[in-house]
Amino acid sequence: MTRNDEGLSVHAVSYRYGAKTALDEVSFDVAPGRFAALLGPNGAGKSTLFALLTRLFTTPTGRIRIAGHDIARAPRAALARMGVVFQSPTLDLDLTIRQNLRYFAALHGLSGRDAERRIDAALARLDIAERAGERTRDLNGGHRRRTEIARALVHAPAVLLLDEPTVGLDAAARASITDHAHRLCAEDGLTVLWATHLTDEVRDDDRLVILHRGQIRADGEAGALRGPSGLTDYFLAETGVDPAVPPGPAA
Ligand SMILES: Nc1ncnc2c1ncn2[C@@H]1O[C@H](COP(=O)(O)OP(=O)(O)OP(=O)(O)O)[C@@H](O)[C@H]1O
Repeated sequence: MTRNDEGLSVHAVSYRYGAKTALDEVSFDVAPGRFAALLGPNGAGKSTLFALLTRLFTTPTGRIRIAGHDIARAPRAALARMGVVFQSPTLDLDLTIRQNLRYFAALHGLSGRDAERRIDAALARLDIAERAGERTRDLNGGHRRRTEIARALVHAPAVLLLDEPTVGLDAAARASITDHAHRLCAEDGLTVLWATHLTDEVRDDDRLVILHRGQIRADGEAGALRGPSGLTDYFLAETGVDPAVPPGPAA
């Protein structure tokens, strides 16, 4: 195994906001090419963990490795191998889909034919190639999210992080985005970390990491962990929190 085949590794990571402990000795690994769901109720610490994974915050303790690169010791190499879709949308709504991706490509030092080739491939991957010339303001929420995922792929990351990417989407758009992310693992070998508070976004063969009050409560294959009672009951038993009800078709 080469260093770049290491996927994602989080080891003994803690973080405090003043007296409030948001993460307490969090450790888990995601093997290359695996889809891992990071499931936790509101306030579990998911966004704090994402801030540490993307180096918005630096952790005073523990170690994070992205595709074999330690994020504290080799931040540029680690960030170059990482694609991120943040919880709050970050598209420029006055630009077209292609312009948004082109701008991002330029930030990564990509331009000209190489950039256009990568952009075309990313748009095709998310099934939005035919809409590349449309202003993102005119897209629905699902297509905006797909645009953000395509943008996160332009620099060919090994690890893709998505922080509650389906928030605010209707059921059909949620299913489509979840399916696209799984295909990126199965067909392209990406390592995906998918933060959610919705149990129905987790599939039986996903790796499941349950985070609650800053601590890992469960870690394993979702189907094996949940047993016959189903993931919703399992989650309730592990956390004491009723999982959020997903939005219906009219949401
Ligand atoms: N700036 C802050 N100052 C103090 N406490 C904070 C701050 N940001 C988050 N927290 C607390 O840290 C804990 C973890 O928050 P975090 O936002 O990481 O959780 P989360 O799982 O992402 O929840 P959500 O889904 O609501 O975003 C919570 O108890 C939260 O209240």
